[in-house]
Amino acid sequence: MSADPASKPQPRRFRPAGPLTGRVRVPGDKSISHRSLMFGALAVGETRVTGLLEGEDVLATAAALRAMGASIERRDDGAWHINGVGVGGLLQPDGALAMGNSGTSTRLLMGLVASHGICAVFTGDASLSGRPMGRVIEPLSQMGAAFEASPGGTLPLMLRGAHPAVPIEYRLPVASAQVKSAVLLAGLNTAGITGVIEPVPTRDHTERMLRGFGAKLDVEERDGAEGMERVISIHGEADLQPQDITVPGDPSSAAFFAVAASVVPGSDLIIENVGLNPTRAGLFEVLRQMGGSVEELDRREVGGEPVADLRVRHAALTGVEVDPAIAPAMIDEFPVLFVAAALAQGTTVTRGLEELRVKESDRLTAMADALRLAGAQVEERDDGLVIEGTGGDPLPGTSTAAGREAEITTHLDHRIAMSMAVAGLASRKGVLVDDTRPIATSFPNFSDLMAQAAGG
Ligand SMILES: O=C(O)C1=C[C@@H](OP(=O)(O)O)[C@@H](O)[C@H](O)C1
Ligand SMILES: C=C(OP(=O)(O)O)C(=O)O
Repeated sequence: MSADPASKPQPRRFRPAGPLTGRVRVPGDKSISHRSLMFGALAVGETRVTGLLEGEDVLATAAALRAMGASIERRDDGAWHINGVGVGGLLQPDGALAMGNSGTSTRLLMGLVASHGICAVFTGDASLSGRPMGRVIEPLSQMGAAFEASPGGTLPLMLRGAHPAVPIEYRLPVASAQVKSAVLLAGLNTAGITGVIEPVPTRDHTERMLRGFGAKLDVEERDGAEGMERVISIHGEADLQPQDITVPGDPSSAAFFAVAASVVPGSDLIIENVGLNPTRAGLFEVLRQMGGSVEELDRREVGGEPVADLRVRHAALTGVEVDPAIAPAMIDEFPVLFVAAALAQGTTVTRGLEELRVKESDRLTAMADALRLAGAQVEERDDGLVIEGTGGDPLPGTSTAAGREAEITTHLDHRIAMSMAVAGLASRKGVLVDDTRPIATSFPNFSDLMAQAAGG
């Protein structure tokens, strides 16, 4: 969280609530917002973005791009205007680039800097400074960039970009859209063709949007050792054309409302304008497999992405075995899925989720601890959680032990805070969360919207 480190933690008790009803509109997609600013900053001319997520992570991206020469301003009507420097035109920043809590800002911007002849220092908060950057240092070094990182390949680090950089073909060792994007973005300013082989599909916003900005990008699907793999090739020294972008609502933010409406009896909620790119929509699919009532209304296209309004009604959920193949399409939604599982009938088993251990927190341990504190039955395994649900009864909630109320530790992780807020709505005594400040990284108006939907 990039909020003033001197500010105090803001604990909050999330209390049991009445049904969620009416309509809510969640803020813009975080992944698309970061990319809108970055690609706008590399286009020559003015890009206009409406619906940009104004969360701390995206604002960290904006500040870094300004420090490297782009002009980025928000007008009174809420639209963002970006005047780019052109591919190859990023300037040497004067000071360190402060990335706050944001893995996406850090890894994608490292990709951009890697093929420019400039040097940048990246810093982050305590959470981000513990996250692995070796996964981008490795391919970007192959392209010629030089690094001085903290031991273990973490922030703070210094990156000296290479110009000219060397095109590579890189097979992703982890299913990560951030690593894929870092290499493709470095490829933008590299003569020749830079390729990424993706054995498991991950979110494809970089590919869709780079094409939209006029880059030449090819995607080939072929049989690979682990099944169908994708080879994504970017033709370097691209010219990007400025665009008008409308950012759809973030499915990762909608997920909290979809689970809340599913588990709070009597709920019937419409969540408007939700992005449903198939590489992102896994949670809604799993909720349906559990017996959830998630209906798509008015399916349409916004900014080149499929979008619909979701009508979510309370339903009796049943535990499921979640297919690990769907994990990349709901990677940020597992914390809140675990809450749904804790309230379902029977057992939910999740596997193949090692990546959750290197997010803003170790989300397997953080959620196992948090849900147990709220009274759920959870077994933590190396690669997932096994959760025995209550069968629809509310969770007990956090309680006073030995004169002191147990509180959930969020570990500077917005998704832990919001997931346990949802658990609080479906609990008997409420759930006390130690710090709600991290929520501002991705969903600044979360609490207000939740209060609105739950009738105050
Ligand atoms: O590319 C992106 O915008 C993101 C990719 C995912 O990270 P990984 O690539 O590390 O899986 C996701 O968890 C993150 O919230 C956003
Ligand atoms: C993992 C996340 O973001 P990032 O990697 O950008 O910090 C997230 O938003 O859940």
